Amino acid sequence: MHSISLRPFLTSLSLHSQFRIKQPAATIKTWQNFTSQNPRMASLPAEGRALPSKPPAEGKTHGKRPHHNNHGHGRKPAKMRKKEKPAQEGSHEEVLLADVQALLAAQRLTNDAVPTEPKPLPEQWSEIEVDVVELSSTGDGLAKQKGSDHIYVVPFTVPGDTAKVKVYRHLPKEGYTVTDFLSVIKPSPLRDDSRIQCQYFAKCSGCQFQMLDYAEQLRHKRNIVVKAYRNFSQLPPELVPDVLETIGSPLQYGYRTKLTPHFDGPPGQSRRSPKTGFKERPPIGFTPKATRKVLDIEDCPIATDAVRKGLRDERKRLEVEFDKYTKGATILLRESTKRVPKDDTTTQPEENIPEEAEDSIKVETDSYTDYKTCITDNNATSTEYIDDFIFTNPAGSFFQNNNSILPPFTEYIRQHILPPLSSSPEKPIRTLIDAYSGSGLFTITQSSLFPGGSIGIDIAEKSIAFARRNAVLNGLRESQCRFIAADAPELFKSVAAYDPDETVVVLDPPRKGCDASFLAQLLRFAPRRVVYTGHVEGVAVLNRVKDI
Ligand SMILES: C[S@@+](CC[C@H](N)C(=O)[O-])C[C@H]1O[C@@H](n2cnc3c(N)ncnc32)[C@H](O)[C@@H]1O
Repeated sequence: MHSISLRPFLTSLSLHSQFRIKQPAATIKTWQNFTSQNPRMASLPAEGRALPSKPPAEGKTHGKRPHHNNHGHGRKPAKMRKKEKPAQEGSHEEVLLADVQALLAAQRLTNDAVPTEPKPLPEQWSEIEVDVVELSSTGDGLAKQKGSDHIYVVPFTVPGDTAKVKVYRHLPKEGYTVTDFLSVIKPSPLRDDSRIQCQYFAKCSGCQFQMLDYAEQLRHKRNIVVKAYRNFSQLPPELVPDVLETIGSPLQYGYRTKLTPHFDGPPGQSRRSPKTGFKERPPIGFTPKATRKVLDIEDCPIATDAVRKGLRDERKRLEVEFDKYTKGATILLRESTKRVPKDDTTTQPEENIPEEAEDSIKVETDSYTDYKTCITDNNATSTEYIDDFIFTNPAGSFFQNNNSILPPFTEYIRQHILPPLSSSPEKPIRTLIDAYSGSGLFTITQSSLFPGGSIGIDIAEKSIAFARRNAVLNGLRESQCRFIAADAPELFKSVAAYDPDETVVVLDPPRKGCDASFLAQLLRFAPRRVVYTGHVEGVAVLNRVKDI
């Protein structure tokens, strides 16, 4: 058995952990939860960045540029610009920088024989032509100008594209230049723009890969994980586990059960000026790539039909009610399902039709009818089904956004959460700890495998209240499934009686990952197995987490 350390790695999977494990991770499975779009979409509405169409007046600060939080903001006053900080651990910039550095290093190797004079860089705001050579893990194309090895970061492009771009900012220390995509001059063989189903593609910052074949998107996703190990794990290559093929989402469009479009406050309003209100409906949508001004979005084809209808309805409502608002707002659009079984013989079919039927999207199967509606109230309760499991949630709280992938995803975990029988002559695993459990997705869907019971912990009291309710709705007793509302490190007080050799820990932390105190205690507890799910993009099954 090997003893290896997994340094903070898999940045794109939010795996920020310092594990020392006796066996290498068995496998890493990646999931294409988000198809052609970027997970930052919609959930982080204010993540736009400012690129003024012409250079801004000196001293004016423009909004954020999401990909380069310290380097890439819109122009900042000279004083602020001097204080550029290094990319934060786990940040988008750190991932981009690792890819840029790897590409620069590969170029240096091939160019060693023919040293060339570095060419002066093009002026800011100038328009240039570049050839895209690689796709970064951030989804941006990495490109070069003919006759130069300098790297340009170009959104909405794929390897093989020749694109016209506008130079936005040089980052000489990092060795690359950030640009804005203007147009494709010569398309890559990988590109087929007839695949693009959204009229806002390459304007809205949500989706990145609609021009790519889905199989290619899945390969890219796998490569993100491969590179995450290479760039961040600090493992010797022989200890890097196999990264399996990515399992695709059953739906590539029409899958997203939650959107949060937003609108800005009335134009010209500042914090100190009197609240004036809107004179007409403001643009409602998402932040585009190239400016901070909200892009008015009429439709979003990656959302489910119910959510798309919700967007249309909310836009219509705001046509009339815009004057009720004096500042900007974020609108919640969350799908909810009312399921009516077809074999209910106790009532007449028409009695089973729910109130909301008229306003809902009806989905028929052999055994039930689902009536899907869109909730806009954060405090209302949404209902989702995963196979025959039912989950209720506060509509504004976290729940996985791609319902279509949850049946195969939870089934995959069921198939792999326990070690293969042949490899476990030791005690059987009996208990499950679901850290960061939310409303109980893993605690409940995996519960049948754990005769010693499952325990879920989450800091959000509301989610835990719903987790308890969900356990009951799914016919589970407290001895089978219990929940604690607390900070994750508190968990270890409640599981002192658990035998670590008989325990699996599922980790599904928020984007920033597990904190140091949690990880230290996890290492001390040393469960037999850990299943790490990072942003539902990857599942890592690790054996034998042990302290050093
Ligand atoms: C990515 S969600 C996963 C939820 C759940 N596993 C699911 O799939 O529905 C992360 C969860 O971590 C919770 N969380 C964030 N910080 C936490 C902390 N310090 N301790 C415990 N839970 C925390 C959030 O409330 C959220 O429910």
